[in-house]
Amino acid sequence: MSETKITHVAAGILIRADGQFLLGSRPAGKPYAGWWEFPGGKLESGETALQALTRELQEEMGIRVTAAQPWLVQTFVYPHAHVRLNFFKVSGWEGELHPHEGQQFAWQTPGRLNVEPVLPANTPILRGLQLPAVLAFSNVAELGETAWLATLQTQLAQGLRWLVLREPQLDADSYAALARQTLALAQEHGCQVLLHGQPELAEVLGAAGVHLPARQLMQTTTRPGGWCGASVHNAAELAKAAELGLDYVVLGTVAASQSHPGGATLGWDGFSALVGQGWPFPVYGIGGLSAADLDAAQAAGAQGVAILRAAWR
Ligand SMILES: Nc1nc2c([nH]c(=O)n2[C@H]2C[C@H](O)[C@@H](COP(=O)(O)OP(=O)(O)OP(=O)(O)O)O2)c(=O)[nH]1
Ligand SMILES: [Mg+2]
Repeated sequence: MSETKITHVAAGILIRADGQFLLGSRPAGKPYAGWWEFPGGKLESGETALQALTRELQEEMGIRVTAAQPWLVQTFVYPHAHVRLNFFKVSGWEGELHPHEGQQFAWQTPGRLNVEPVLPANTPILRGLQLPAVLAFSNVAELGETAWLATLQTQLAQGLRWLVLREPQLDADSYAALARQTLALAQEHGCQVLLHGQPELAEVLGAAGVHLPARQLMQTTTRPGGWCGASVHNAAELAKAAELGLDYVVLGTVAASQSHPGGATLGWDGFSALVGQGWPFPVYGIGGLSAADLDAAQAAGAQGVAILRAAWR
């Protein structure tokens, strides 16, 4: 069999200060005409993805990109091409948007699109856009249930919208009881709760989804329904998460933490090298981190930070 030719593409997710992002409709005469996409196009020979992005956005919509961060990388097999898509978050540009190719533009709210259909390769990208910069993990083990539930209420009132309920020290019954209580509080605030490693319980209780520990990830053959993320430590586990089509991963340990003192750490350099391989889901740093590490995390290519102890102070 001949080697498949891969078409490299760069696409830009323009994000406004209010959190809305831009979709454009594909012009007539192209494959998937009329479908919605992120503005962009194919790399020309010798171009980097960022150079192609800058050129395409100038050509297609007349803007000058001033700030763009590489984000997700998705590969997809269409009947017309086998594509590798480099998605950038574009946070700065100059000039008004002009539809130079007769396309339409539509500003969209993550999770609440009002245009369709979107190119099929973009499904994980649209899911990734809904995820927060800071992902909180519960810490009942240390705080005790009463104190943790009280802190949870405060955090919910202050805007906590995503939570992983990870309490491996609890037996199955105690965990299920805690999950019920947590969900009752969280649902009042529209907070998505991911249960730890129990897809059936998540479904029964109506949780948003599940977070898989690395060992369970490696044994999973079918992606659980709803939101699904995992803990990973290396390239093999990242690849497995990609193969299953997960929504996010937490990668660590970045720095020594109280729960894993003296253990092996990746540091931001090791973290950055793994993230830089390009994944179709956001990657959070975990291990000894707090919200104060957000800038360092994002500079290393992370979506943000997963925090345990520091989430409940
Ligand atoms: N621009 C863009 N292309 C995407 C996205 N998602 C996705 O699967 N693709 C696919 C569709 C196409 O097969 C390929 C991009 O090719 P294109 O036709 O837009 O390329 P181009 O702008 O350079 O156009 P042309 O010069 O070939 O006419 O990537 C997306 O969000 N944005
Ligand atoms: Mg294009």
